Amino acid sequence: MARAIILMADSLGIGAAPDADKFGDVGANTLAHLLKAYHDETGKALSLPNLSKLGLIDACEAAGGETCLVSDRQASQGAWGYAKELSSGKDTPSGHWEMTGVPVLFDWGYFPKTQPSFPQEFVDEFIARTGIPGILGNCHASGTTILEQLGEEHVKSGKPICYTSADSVFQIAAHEESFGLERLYEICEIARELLDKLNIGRVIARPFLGTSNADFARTGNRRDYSVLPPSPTLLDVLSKHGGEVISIGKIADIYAHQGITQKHKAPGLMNLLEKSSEVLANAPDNSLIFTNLVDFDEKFGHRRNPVGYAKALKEFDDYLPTILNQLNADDVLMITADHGCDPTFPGSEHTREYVPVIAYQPGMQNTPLGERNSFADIGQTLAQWFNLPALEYGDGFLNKLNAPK
Ligand SMILES: O=P(O)(O)O[C@H]1O[C@H](CO)[C@@H](O)[C@H]1O
Ligand SMILES: [Mn+2]
Ligand SMILES: [Mn+2]
Repeated sequence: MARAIILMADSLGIGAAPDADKFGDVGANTLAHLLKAYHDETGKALSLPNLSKLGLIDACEAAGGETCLVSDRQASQGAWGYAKELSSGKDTPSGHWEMTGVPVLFDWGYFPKTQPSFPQEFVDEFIARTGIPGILGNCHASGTTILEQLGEEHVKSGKPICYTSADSVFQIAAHEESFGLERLYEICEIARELLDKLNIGRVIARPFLGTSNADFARTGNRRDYSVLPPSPTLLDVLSKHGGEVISIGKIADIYAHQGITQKHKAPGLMNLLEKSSEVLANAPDNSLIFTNLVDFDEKFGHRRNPVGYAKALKEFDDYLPTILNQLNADDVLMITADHGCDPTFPGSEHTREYVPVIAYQPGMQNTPLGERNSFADIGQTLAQWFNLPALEYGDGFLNKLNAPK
């Protein structure tokens, strides 16, 4: 009865990667720094008994070389290590695709940090194809700050707010009611078509609600339009061999809906965890349940809110026993991340970091996995777990686990 569940903690990096200098990210450490910030602000260490039991804190200290300020720390009983990234970028699709065996070795297209950021030819074509009266923004920005600056003008003018970041993204913010949610999705699809030739990884719909610059807030109706992964991922291989690949949260969007057999969405961290548990209770043999926990990144990492991040991590820790108690002898739980987003670092972008590689089976002993050369080691291990043909990338560590019967 081989099943696997990946809880993908979006942005939970555990120390600057060896190539962090190329990204201006030397010194970043999402987990260690949010723990320190929480300790500084509250005067006490964050209690993480379950994540420490799985080896997360040992992995962070080994990868980042910084002491983690946690309380109720338990001795590790899981397989734990830390992986660096082969992919050229530190974005969400690169991290996810790599952990399923497909590193992104080519360079994405990026928009320059100038204003305007977007090529005029593209803007003209976008306006002509969509019939919108123009665009606002046309710059690098934080998605919440730009709503405070341009939200009212958007509602008055009907011009969507278009912005980007250090990632290969074209984001469109528009008011769900005055502009219309479906209309926003339609113009995103047109942008997606036009931006293929510029090699842009994702177009993202960023709908929001509210009445003034003071209270505009993004809704849960975000939608990502990704290009296709460049070659088949673990998800494609498993589903082709008759397995179930169950997406929870934005996983399906990140993989451009390729190789997915079931999709579930749920708003917010707790709902995503509860949905994962509900799905795990009923998942058949040969199922991969793959959950993206986006709040860590979107609500706290990019927003540079380390204390909020710490509290969310505590909620995750508190919920973990529910999932651990559901695991059968031939189930494996993996916990990892797709990049860092150190909430104490300058700016609001991702940070190039090691990610945790945690694998846990009931009754396991402490099993150090050391430094891994690619996130793809996760995908390769799962290919072994499900008895699939080997993936092109990744060094599997099934020999450190009890293979399913
Ligand atoms: O500031 P917001 O809109 O959250 O943008 C963030 O979200 C994008 C996609 O994850 C990233 O590229 C980052 O810039
Ligand atoms: Mn991410
Ligand atoms: Mn992000």
